[in-house]
Order: sequence, then structure tokens, then C-alpha cells
Amino acid sequence: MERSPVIRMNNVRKNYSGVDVLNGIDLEVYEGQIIGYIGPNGAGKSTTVKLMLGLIEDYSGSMEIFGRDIADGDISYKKRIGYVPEVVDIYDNLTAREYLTFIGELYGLDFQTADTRAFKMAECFGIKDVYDSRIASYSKGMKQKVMLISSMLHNPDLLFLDEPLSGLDANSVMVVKEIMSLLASQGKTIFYSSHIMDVVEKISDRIILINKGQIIADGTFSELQHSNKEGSLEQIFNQLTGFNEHKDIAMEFVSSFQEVHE
Ligand SMILES: Nc1ncnc2c1ncn2[C@@H]1O[C@H](COP(=O)(O)OP(=O)(O)OP(=O)(O)O)[C@@H](O)[C@H]1O
Repeated sequence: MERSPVIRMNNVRKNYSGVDVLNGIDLEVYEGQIIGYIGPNGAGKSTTVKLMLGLIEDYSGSMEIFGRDIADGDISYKKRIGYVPEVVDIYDNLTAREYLTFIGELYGLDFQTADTRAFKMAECFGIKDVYDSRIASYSKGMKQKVMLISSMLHNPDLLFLDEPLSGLDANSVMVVKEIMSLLASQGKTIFYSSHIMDVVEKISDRIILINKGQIIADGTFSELQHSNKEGSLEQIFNQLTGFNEHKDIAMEFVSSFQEVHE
């Protein structure tokens, strides 16, 4: 059976006020893949994800999700997508129950289904006792858990996660990594961005490195290792993005706020 890609990008370009941010992204992502999408700050990762989510409309090239061009005016594909943004920006005045049932209903679930699912998920994440407390009183990790629940409540086929493990303790990290593997084994596709290289190295079955709006590496971790003769993903990242000045920069940074004694 021929596999058709869940995401297909063809020569996607985007500029902001004449400044090129994406310079021709070509990409095919398949069912069941866990894609680690990495790159330096400002490389264009969030821009790519926002384009796929339909949050930014003005671009050139073509972009298909679930086999349909997302510019065709039919936004029903969004119901099959879950998203955790990089910055947790939720309605602090709501309780988790209010927020999650609201999100569930936006995705077409009835209140009871959304509530039952959300409560069970909150229980698994150890936050059921605060389910009816205002989100404003939550810790950073607890808010992140609410975001993770909201992205999966409607059982999406494609998940976009931006730093999904941000603020989570070591035990919760293990649970979330396991959830990602389980979903991928069911054929769900996970596209996630992170700066934590050792996690990306371990859980991705494909790593895509973007630099200055272009894909400069794409493969499994061992493929990247073979073609770059480097050990860790962090070292491959440094090598491919041409960065080896960390010591000089650190020295300069510290000396900017310290007196230099000759
Ligand atoms: N709304 C905007 N208006 C103007 N420029 C923007 C806008 N959004 C992003 N950019 C620019 O586009 C470039 C890519 O930004 P993007 O957020 O995609 O990077 P990123 O790879 O996600 O970075 P990070 O790792 O820091 O999150 C940056 O130079 C950024 O300044």
C-alpha cells in the first residue's frame, strides 16, 4: 500500500516585511513518525508550525495536511490537529474543568465527554485535586500539563508540540515521552520542537534541523551521526550551525558585568 504523507510542504517561503524567514521548505511527514524539529533561535521553527496550523496565511509554495491543500478554504483539518504552543498563555481565571471542557466543546465534544476525559487525564498527571481551582494558582508545570491535556482531549491524528516538556518534573517527562511513543505506535504523527537535545535525540525517529529558514539536516539520529562524524545531537547541532564560540561568548558576557582586573 502506498503511504501518503500527513504533511507535505513544497518550496514554502515566508517573509516578514521583506525579511526572508523561510527560504524554501520541502518536507514530507508520514503517519506514526515522531519528528524532532530543531534549530537555533529565530531559525523559523514556530513560523513553520504556525503556517501548518493556518495561523499565518500569507506564504508562497504549497502546503498539504492530510492530503488537502490547507489554502483550499476547508478548515475541517484543524479538528484532527492538537497543538501545545511554546508560551503557555491560557485563561488564568478559569479552572481546569472550565478551560478543558471549553476547549473540548470547541473541538466538537459534548460537555460530559470532555469533562470525563479531561478529569481522567488530569488524574494521570497528578493534578486532579486542583481540577476545580483557578489555573492562576497553578505552578508552571501544572499549567503545562493542562496544555498537554487540551491538545489531546479530542484524540487528534497530528500533534504539534512546542517545548512540550517545559516545566515538567523528571517523572512527568517520562510519562509524556511514553504517551508520545504510544500515540506514534497507533499511527498518530507528532511534530515537536525543542531545544533539549538529549530528549530529541532519544525520542525522535526522525530529526529535522532548520537553520536560517532552510532544512540543513533530515534523518534518524544515527543517519545524522554517520554523515557528520559527531557524537551527540548537541555536537551535531553545533557543527551544522557552524557554532564553536561558546567559550569566547561566555567570557565576553561575564566580563560585561564584571570589572576586569589586569
Ligand atoms: N510576527 C512577526 N513579525 C516579524 N518577524 C517575525 C514575526 N514572527 C517571527 N518573526 C521573525 O521570524 C524569524 C523566525 O522566527 P520563529 O519564531 O519562527 O523562530 P524559531 O525557530 O521558532 O525560534 P525560537 O527557537 O527562538 O523559538 C525570527 O527572525 C523572528 O524575528
